[in-house]
Amino acid sequence: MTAAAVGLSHSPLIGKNDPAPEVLARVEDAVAGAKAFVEAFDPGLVVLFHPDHYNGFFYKEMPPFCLATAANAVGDFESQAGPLSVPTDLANRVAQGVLDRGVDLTVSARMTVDHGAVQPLEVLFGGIDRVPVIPVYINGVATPLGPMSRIRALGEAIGAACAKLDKRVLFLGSGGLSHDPPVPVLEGAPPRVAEALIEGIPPTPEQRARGEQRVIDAGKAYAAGDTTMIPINPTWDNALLDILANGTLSDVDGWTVEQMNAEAGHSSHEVRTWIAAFSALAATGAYTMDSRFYEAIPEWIAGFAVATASQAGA
Ligand SMILES: O=C(O)CCC(=O)/C=C/C=C(\O)C(=O)O
Ligand SMILES: [Fe+2]
Repeated sequence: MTAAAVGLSHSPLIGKNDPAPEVLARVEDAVAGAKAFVEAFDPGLVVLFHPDHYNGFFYKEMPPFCLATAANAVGDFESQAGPLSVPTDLANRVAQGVLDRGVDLTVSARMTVDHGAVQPLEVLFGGIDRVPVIPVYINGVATPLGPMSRIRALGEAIGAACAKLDKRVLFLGSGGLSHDPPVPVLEGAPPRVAEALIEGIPPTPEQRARGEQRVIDAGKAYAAGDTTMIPINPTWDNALLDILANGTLSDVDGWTVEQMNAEAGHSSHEVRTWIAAFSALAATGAYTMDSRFYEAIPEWIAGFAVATASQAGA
Protein backbone atom coordinates (compact mmCIF):
# COMPACT_ATOMS: atom_id res chain seq x y z
CA MET A 1 0.00 0.00 0.00
CA THR A 2 1.20 3.48 -0.82
CA ALA A 3 -0.28 6.51 0.91
CA ALA A 4 -0.32 10.30 0.76
CA ALA A 5 -2.31 13.06 2.43
CA VAL A 6 -3.75 16.40 1.41
CA GLY A 7 -5.41 18.98 3.65
CA LEU A 8 -7.56 21.60 1.95
CA SER A 9 -9.71 24.33 3.46
CA HIS A 10 -13.17 24.76 1.96
CA SER A 11 -15.40 27.80 1.93
CA PRO A 12 -18.93 28.26 0.59
CA LEU A 13 -17.89 31.80 -0.30
CA ILE A 14 -15.35 30.83 -2.97
CA GLY A 15 -16.53 32.46 -6.19
CA LYS A 16 -19.23 34.35 -4.27
CA ASN A 17 -17.20 36.84 -2.24
CA ASP A 18 -13.64 36.60 -3.50
CA PRO A 19 -10.59 38.40 -2.07
CA ALA A 20 -8.29 40.70 -4.08
CA PRO A 21 -6.98 39.20 -7.36
CA GLU A 22 -3.42 38.85 -5.98
CA VAL A 23 -4.72 36.80 -3.01
CA LEU A 24 -6.82 34.68 -5.35
CA ALA A 25 -3.78 34.12 -7.57
CA ARG A 26 -1.74 32.86 -4.59
CA VAL A 27 -4.54 30.45 -3.61
CA GLU A 28 -4.88 29.25 -7.20
CA ASP A 29 -1.12 28.55 -7.31
CA ALA A 30 -1.28 26.53 -4.11
CA VAL A 31 -4.33 24.60 -5.28
CA ALA A 32 -2.66 23.92 -8.66
CA GLY A 33 0.33 22.52 -6.73
CA ALA A 34 -1.95 20.22 -4.71
CA LYS A 35 -3.70 19.13 -7.90
CA ALA A 36 -0.38 18.29 -9.55
CA PHE A 37 0.63 16.37 -6.40
CA VAL A 38 -2.60 14.35 -6.52
CA GLU A 39 -2.27 13.69 -10.26
CA ALA A 40 1.31 12.46 -9.80
CA PHE A 41 0.26 10.27 -6.86
CA ASP A 42 -2.59 8.85 -8.93
CA PRO A 43 -4.72 7.45 -6.08
CA GLY A 44 -6.75 4.31 -6.55
CA LEU A 45 -8.80 5.23 -3.49
CA VAL A 46 -9.51 8.48 -1.66
CA VAL A 47 -10.55 8.46 1.99
CA LEU A 48 -12.25 11.82 2.41
CA PHE A 49 -12.55 13.17 5.96
CA HIS A 50 -15.17 15.90 5.86
CA PRO A 51 -17.54 17.82 8.13
CA ASP A 52 -21.23 18.48 7.59
CA HIS A 53 -23.25 21.68 8.02
CA TYR A 54 -26.64 20.18 9.01
CA ASN A 55 -27.33 18.73 5.59
CA GLY A 56 -26.57 15.09 6.34
CA PHE A 57 -26.33 14.68 10.11
CA PHE A 58 -28.90 15.83 12.66
CA TYR A 59 -29.47 15.70 16.39
CA LYS A 60 -31.97 12.87 16.03
CA GLU A 61 -28.81 10.75 15.92
CA MET A 62 -25.52 12.66 15.90
CA PRO A 63 -22.47 10.39 15.68
CA PRO A 64 -18.98 11.78 16.38
CA PHE A 65 -17.91 10.21 13.09
CA CYS A 66 -19.39 7.96 10.42
CA LEU A 67 -18.08 6.10 7.34
CA ALA A 68 -20.19 5.95 4.19
CA THR A 69 -20.65 2.80 2.14
CA ALA A 70 -22.72 4.90 -0.30
CA ALA A 71 -23.22 8.66 -0.45
CA ASN A 72 -25.16 11.37 -2.24
CA ALA A 73 -24.32 15.08 -2.42
CA VAL A 74 -27.10 17.56 -1.63
CA GLY A 75 -25.81 20.41 -3.85
CA ASP A 76 -25.73 23.31 -1.39
CA PHE A 77 -23.97 26.58 -2.30
CA GLU A 78 -24.08 25.51 -5.96
CA SER A 79 -21.82 22.54 -5.30
CA GLN A 80 -22.32 19.44 -7.44
CA ALA A 81 -25.27 17.23 -6.49
CA GLY A 82 -25.65 13.49 -7.01
CA PRO A 83 -24.01 10.19 -6.14
CA LEU A 84 -20.34 9.86 -5.18
CA SER A 85 -18.34 6.88 -6.50
CA VAL A 86 -18.15 4.94 -3.26
CA PRO A 87 -16.68 1.41 -3.58
CA THR A 88 -19.09 -0.29 -1.17
CA ASP A 89 -17.13 -3.52 -0.65
CA LEU A 90 -13.90 -1.66 0.11
CA ALA A 91 -15.77 0.74 2.40
CA ASN A 92 -17.21 -2.20 4.34
CA ARG A 93 -13.73 -3.75 4.64
CA VAL A 94 -12.27 -0.50 5.97
CA ALA A 95 -15.20 -0.10 8.41
CA GLN A 96 -14.65 -3.63 9.71
CA GLY A 97 -10.92 -2.93 10.03
CA VAL A 98 -11.62 0.18 12.10
CA LEU A 99 -14.04 -1.66 14.40
CA ASP A 100 -11.54 -4.52 14.76
CA ARG A 101 -9.04 -1.96 16.02
CA GLY A 102 -11.35 -0.85 18.83
CA VAL A 103 -12.81 2.39 17.46
CA ASP A 104 -16.62 2.51 17.63
CA LEU A 105 -17.28 3.66 14.09
CA THR A 106 -20.82 4.14 12.80
CA VAL A 107 -21.59 3.46 9.14
CA SER A 108 -24.09 4.89 6.71
CA ALA A 109 -25.34 3.09 3.63
CA ARG A 110 -26.97 6.32 2.42
CA MET A 111 -24.93 9.28 3.63
CA THR A 112 -25.92 12.78 2.55
CA VAL A 113 -22.89 15.04 2.11
CA ASP A 114 -22.65 18.78 1.42
CA HIS A 115 -20.12 21.30 0.13
CA GLY A 116 -17.70 20.22 2.89
CA ALA A 117 -17.22 16.91 1.09
CA VAL A 118 -17.91 18.00 -2.48
CA GLN A 119 -15.67 21.04 -2.77
CA PRO A 120 -12.32 19.19 -2.42
CA LEU A 121 -13.47 16.56 -4.93
CA GLU A 122 -14.44 19.30 -7.39
CA VAL A 123 -11.22 21.23 -6.82
CA LEU A 124 -8.77 18.31 -6.95
CA PHE A 125 -10.55 15.87 -9.28
CA GLY A 126 -12.99 17.97 -11.27
CA GLY A 127 -16.13 16.30 -9.88
CA ILE A 128 -17.67 13.97 -7.31
CA ASP A 129 -17.66 10.86 -9.49
CA ARG A 130 -14.13 10.88 -10.91
CA VAL A 131 -12.36 8.76 -8.29
CA PRO A 132 -13.34 5.95 -5.89
CA VAL A 133 -13.92 7.70 -2.57
CA ILE A 134 -14.83 6.58 0.94
CA PRO A 135 -16.39 9.58 2.72
CA VAL A 136 -15.77 9.71 6.47
CA TYR A 137 -17.90 12.31 8.23
CA ILE A 138 -16.34 13.96 11.28
CA ASN A 139 -18.59 16.14 13.43
CA GLY A 140 -17.09 19.64 13.55
CA VAL A 141 -20.04 21.79 14.62
CA ALA A 142 -22.67 19.94 16.65
CA THR A 143 -21.92 20.07 20.37
CA PRO A 144 -21.12 18.08 22.43
CA LEU A 145 -17.81 17.39 20.69
CA GLY A 146 -15.40 14.67 21.80
CA PRO A 147 -11.67 14.91 22.55
CA MET A 148 -9.09 15.29 19.81
CA SER A 149 -7.40 12.07 20.93
CA ARG A 150 -10.39 10.10 19.57
CA ILE A 151 -10.01 11.77 16.18
CA ARG A 152 -6.38 10.66 16.12
CA ALA A 153 -7.48 7.16 17.10
CA LEU A 154 -10.02 7.13 14.27
CA GLY A 155 -7.43 8.34 11.76
CA GLU A 156 -4.86 5.79 12.92
CA ALA A 157 -7.39 2.94 12.72
CA ILE A 158 -8.42 3.98 9.20
CA GLY A 159 -4.77 4.26 8.15
CA ALA A 160 -3.99 0.81 9.56
CA ALA A 161 -7.10 -0.70 7.94
CA CYS A 162 -6.21 0.85 4.57
CA ALA A 163 -2.64 -0.44 4.87
CA LYS A 164 -4.12 -3.93 4.38
CA LEU A 165 -5.47 -2.92 0.95
CA ASP A 166 -3.36 -3.28 -2.15
CA LYS A 167 -4.08 0.32 -3.15
CA ARG A 168 -2.63 3.77 -3.57
CA VAL A 169 -4.64 5.64 -0.92
CA LEU A 170 -4.98 9.40 -0.60
CA PHE A 171 -6.18 10.64 2.80
CA LEU A 172 -7.92 13.95 2.21
CA GLY A 173 -9.01 16.37 4.96
CA SER A 174 -11.53 19.11 4.14
CA GLY A 175 -12.05 22.18 6.28
CA GLY A 176 -10.72 24.71 8.72
CA LEU A 177 -8.57 26.22 9.81
CA SER A 178 -9.57 28.97 12.28
CA HIS A 179 -12.97 30.37 11.29
CA ASP A 180 -16.31 31.32 12.78
CA PRO A 181 -18.96 31.51 10.04
CA PRO A 182 -22.68 31.62 10.85
CA VAL A 183 -23.81 28.00 11.33
CA PRO A 184 -27.07 27.24 13.16
CA VAL A 185 -26.80 26.24 16.84
CA LEU A 186 -29.33 24.02 18.61
CA GLU A 187 -29.01 25.62 22.04
CA GLY A 188 -31.38 28.59 22.15
CA ALA A 189 -32.65 28.03 18.60
CA PRO A 190 -36.26 29.04 17.84
CA PRO A 191 -38.62 26.01 17.66
CA ARG A 192 -38.68 25.79 13.83
CA VAL A 193 -34.89 25.88 13.58
CA ALA A 194 -34.50 23.42 16.48
CA GLU A 195 -36.92 21.02 14.81
CA ALA A 196 -34.94 21.22 11.55
CA LEU A 197 -31.63 20.60 13.36
CA ILE A 198 -33.04 17.62 15.23
CA GLU A 199 -35.25 16.01 12.63
CA GLY A 200 -33.34 16.99 9.49
CA ILE A 201 -36.27 18.56 7.70
CA PRO A 202 -34.86 19.59 4.31
CA PRO A 203 -35.01 23.38 3.87
CA THR A 204 -37.29 24.79 1.20
CA PRO A 205 -35.38 26.43 -1.69
CA GLU A 206 -36.26 29.81 -0.14
CA GLN A 207 -34.97 28.78 3.29
CA ARG A 208 -31.76 27.41 1.77
CA ALA A 209 -31.27 30.61 -0.24
CA ARG A 210 -31.74 32.67 2.96
CA GLY A 211 -29.18 30.54 4.85
CA GLU A 212 -26.69 30.86 2.00
CA GLN A 213 -27.24 34.61 1.75
CA ARG A 214 -26.62 34.88 5.52
CA VAL A 215 -23.17 33.36 5.01
CA ILE A 216 -22.42 35.64 2.03
CA ASP A 217 -23.50 38.73 4.02
CA ALA A 218 -21.33 37.61 6.92
CA GLY A 219 -18.33 37.28 4.56
CA LYS A 220 -18.88 40.82 3.28
CA ALA A 221 -19.27 42.20 6.83
CA TYR A 222 -16.21 40.27 8.01
CA ALA A 223 -14.03 41.60 5.17
CA ALA A 224 -15.26 45.12 6.03
CA GLY A 225 -14.15 44.59 9.64
CA ASP A 226 -17.71 44.81 10.96
CA THR A 227 -18.52 41.56 12.77
CA THR A 228 -18.94 39.79 16.03
CA MET A 229 -17.30 36.62 14.73
CA ILE A 230 -14.11 35.28 16.34
CA PRO A 231 -11.21 36.61 14.23
CA ILE A 232 -9.13 34.36 11.99
CA ASN A 233 -6.06 33.38 14.05
CA PRO A 234 -2.95 32.93 11.87
CA THR A 235 -0.78 32.12 14.92
CA TRP A 236 -3.09 29.26 15.91
CA ASP A 237 -3.35 28.10 12.31
CA ASN A 238 0.40 28.06 11.77
CA ALA A 239 0.94 26.25 15.08
CA LEU A 240 -1.41 23.53 13.80
CA LEU A 241 0.41 23.35 10.47
CA ASP A 242 3.72 23.05 12.39
CA ILE A 243 2.31 20.09 14.34
CA LEU A 244 1.20 18.43 11.10
CA ALA A 245 4.54 19.16 9.42
CA ASN A 246 6.55 17.84 12.38
CA GLY A 247 4.34 14.78 12.81
CA THR A 248 3.85 15.58 16.51
CA LEU A 249 0.14 14.85 16.23
CA SER A 250 -0.37 13.91 19.88
CA ASP A 251 0.28 17.59 20.70
CA VAL A 252 -3.40 18.23 19.88
CA ASP A 253 -4.60 15.83 22.59
CA GLY A 254 -4.44 18.62 25.17
CA TRP A 255 -6.66 20.96 23.15
CA THR A 256 -10.10 21.53 24.62
CA VAL A 257 -13.29 22.38 22.77
CA GLU A 258 -13.66 25.61 24.78
CA GLN A 259 -10.11 26.74 23.94
CA MET A 260 -10.58 25.99 20.27
CA ASN A 261 -13.87 27.94 20.22
CA ALA A 262 -12.31 30.96 21.93
CA GLU A 263 -9.00 31.03 20.07
CA ALA A 264 -10.00 29.88 16.60
CA GLY A 265 -13.80 30.08 16.29
CA HIS A 266 -16.64 27.59 16.52
CA SER A 267 -15.93 26.01 13.13
CA SER A 268 -12.22 25.49 13.92
CA HIS A 269 -13.28 21.94 14.82
CA GLU A 270 -13.21 21.26 11.10
CA VAL A 271 -9.44 20.83 11.61
CA ARG A 272 -10.41 17.45 13.03
CA THR A 273 -10.57 16.32 9.40
CA TRP A 274 -6.92 17.33 8.92
CA ILE A 275 -5.89 15.57 12.14
CA ALA A 276 -7.65 12.40 11.00
CA ALA A 277 -6.08 12.51 7.52
CA PHE A 278 -2.54 13.05 8.81
CA SER A 279 -3.02 10.46 11.60
CA ALA A 280 -4.11 7.97 8.94
CA LEU A 281 -0.97 8.69 6.90
CA ALA A 282 1.20 8.48 10.05
CA ALA A 283 -0.25 5.02 10.78
CA THR A 284 1.29 3.81 7.51
CA GLY A 285 4.80 5.02 8.50
CA ALA A 286 6.88 8.20 8.74
CA TYR A 287 5.82 11.03 6.42
CA THR A 288 7.08 14.36 5.17
CA MET A 289 5.00 17.45 4.43
CA ASP A 290 5.92 18.36 0.87
CA SER A 291 4.08 21.65 0.49
CA ARG A 292 2.31 24.09 2.77
CA PHE A 293 0.29 27.22 1.99
CA TYR A 294 -1.53 29.47 4.40
CA GLU A 295 -3.36 32.77 4.11
CA ALA A 296 -5.99 34.46 6.28
CA ILE A 297 -8.88 35.30 3.92
CA PRO A 298 -11.66 37.27 5.66
CA GLU A 299 -13.77 37.38 2.45
CA TRP A 300 -14.08 33.59 2.72
CA ILE A 301 -14.24 33.65 6.55
CA ALA A 302 -11.28 31.29 6.45
CA GLY A 303 -7.83 30.67 7.75
CA PHE A 304 -7.22 29.05 4.38
CA ALA A 305 -4.59 26.32 4.06
CA VAL A 306 -3.43 23.74 1.55
CA ALA A 307 -0.87 21.09 2.44
CA THR A 308 0.41 17.89 0.87
CA ALA A 309 2.34 15.05 2.49
CA SER A 310 3.79 11.75 1.39
CA GLN A 311 5.43 8.72 2.96
CA ALA A 312 9.07 9.39 3.86
CA GLY A 313 11.35 8.20 1.11
CA ALA A 314 8.49 7.94 -1.42
O1 LIG B 1 -26.91 28.92 7.78
C1 LIG B 1 -27.07 28.08 6.90
O2 LIG B 1 -28.19 27.69 6.60
C2 LIG B 1 -25.88 27.46 6.18
C3 LIG B 1 -24.59 27.63 6.94
C4 LIG B 1 -23.42 26.94 6.29
O3 LIG B 1 -23.56 25.93 5.63
C5 LIG B 1 -22.11 27.49 6.52
C6 LIG B 1 -21.00 26.89 6.02
C7 LIG B 1 -19.68 27.38 6.28
C8 LIG B 1 -18.57 26.66 5.98
O4 LIG B 1 -18.61 25.48 5.38
C9 LIG B 1 -17.21 27.03 6.40
O5 LIG B 1 -16.91 28.21 6.51
O6 LIG B 1 -16.41 26.09 6.63
FE1 LIG C 1 -17.30 24.19 6.60
